[in-house]
Amino acid sequence: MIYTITLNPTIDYIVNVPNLTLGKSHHMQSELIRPGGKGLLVSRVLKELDTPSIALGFRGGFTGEFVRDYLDELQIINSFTEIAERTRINLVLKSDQDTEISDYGPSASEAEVKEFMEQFDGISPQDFVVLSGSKLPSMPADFYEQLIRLLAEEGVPFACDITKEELRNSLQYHPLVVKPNQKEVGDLFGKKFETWQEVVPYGKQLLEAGAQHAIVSLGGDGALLFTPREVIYAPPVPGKVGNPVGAGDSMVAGFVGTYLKMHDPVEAFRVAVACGTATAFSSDIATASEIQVQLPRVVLEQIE
Ligand SMILES: Nc1ncnc2c1ncn2[C@@H]1O[C@H](COP(=O)(O)OP(=O)(O)OP(=O)(O)O)[C@@H](O)[C@H]1O
Ligand SMILES: O=P(O)(O)OC[C@@]1(O)O[C@H](CO)[C@@H](O)[C@@H]1O
Repeated sequence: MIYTITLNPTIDYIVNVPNLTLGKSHHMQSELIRPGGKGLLVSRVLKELDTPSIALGFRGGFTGEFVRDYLDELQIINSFTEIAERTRINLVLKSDQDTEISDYGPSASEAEVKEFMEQFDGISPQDFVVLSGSKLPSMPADFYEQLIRLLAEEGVPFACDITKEELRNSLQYHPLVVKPNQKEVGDLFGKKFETWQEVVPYGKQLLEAGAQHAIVSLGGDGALLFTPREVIYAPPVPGKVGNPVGAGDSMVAGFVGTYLKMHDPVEAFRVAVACGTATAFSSDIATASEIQVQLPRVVLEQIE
């Protein structure tokens, strides 16, 4: 079974406000209220790819109930550990430029974290774990590493979409794939990239440090895949952008879901790009039919 972990889920409140001007009153043109958090969005896209998963993490308060009810309605198996504090709400203001205002999220007590950890007692090498997004502010800096070490000791394969030191520390445990975006690779190596070409040597370093594969998503510039044999560039598929929040999570779902069936990183990347593109062009998370529309439009160029 694939488990997705969203330690710090959200309710994403995504509002469209044309010509937003700070200090003025506006009416919104449209809104989307949906559970978010990276792992949970991975589970949604896996479902569209006909791949079951179980969504885990922490949830609390009325917002946490909304997360559970929404996932139940989508028939995504979920077993979030209930906490006393309230699940966060993240605001995305879509206008000429998109603006995100993220909450740090709630704290979890030691007993709540223990209850969460107990869910991994029977985990086996036949399972797969996707770890994505921020941790709860109450958690120690090495929480992800502790979790990943536990998985590695049990021989459980995993993928992660985490950042900075957490990403760096995960690499020694050989994740199947890591998926930073261009800025996150820059943050990791203390660089500011002007062009995607400058990212290539640093993508390779993710493999040298232990990752089996790396995808670097480049937003409107496309995506890069690094395997032990090749570097592949997927130029952006042309189209009208709707709501790109979750496009990166869609890539993770596309890669993991396909790789676990076909064991072919290039085909998995093709599906990953189709999923990311379909979500970027959609108003919410891509549906199966939206992904199918994008699949034949994906172009892959081997650059090394
Ligand atoms: N404007 C766009 N045009 C075409 N494709 C896009 C666009 N934006 C995103 N994509 C596709 O989606 C993929 C993932 O996007 P992006 O790099 O923005 O992910 P991200 O930063 O991880 O986003 P998030 O954290 O919201 O999931 C890109 O690699 C690309 O394939
Ligand atoms: O604060 P984190 O956990 O890093 O990211 C949270 C978040 O931005 O990620 C998703 C998009 O990838 C959204 O649903 C959610 O608001």
